[in-house]
Amino acid sequence: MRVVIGSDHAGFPLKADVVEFVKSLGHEVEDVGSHDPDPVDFPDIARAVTDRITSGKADRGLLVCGTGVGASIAANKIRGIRAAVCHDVHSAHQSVEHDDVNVMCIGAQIVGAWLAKDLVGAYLSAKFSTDEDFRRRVAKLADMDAAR
Ligand SMILES: O=C(CO)[C@H](O)[C@H](O)[C@H](O)COP(=O)(O)O
Repeated sequence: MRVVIGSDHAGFPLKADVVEFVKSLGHEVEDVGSHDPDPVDFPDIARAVTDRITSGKADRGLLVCGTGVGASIAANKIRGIRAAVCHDVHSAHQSVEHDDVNVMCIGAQIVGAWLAKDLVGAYLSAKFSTDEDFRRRVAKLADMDAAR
């Protein structure tokens, strides 16, 4: 899978662990920054990550900010993006299985590296269910997305 990863300054230290972990799982990784600890606005990084997905250059995205909240708000402004903050393993896989989430956001001020790896592993190994209920609900999300 092609995975695009970005962080702001608050997520920068944790991003390094996430990038290495995703590579160790055998995925292709694109790190769109931040590449140093200087302050950067999370909407700019969210846009860089979501651009790769909406243009078809990446399959899934990961965003790391302080809480994951700002990054998820920003990512969800982009048509075609279904972003969620996931700080528990159940949400990390069910968000994909039921909701076809394509950008998972985590907060470096909330979770440590070990839990982050569990979350990322669960997210990347999950697949969108073929169950018609979940497909119908996500199609309704797409309708809402198209209508805005
Ligand atoms: O968590 C965040 C947004 O939801 C950001 O990563 C920042 O941590 C937060 O906005 C605080 O900003 P600061 O410039 O790091 O004080």
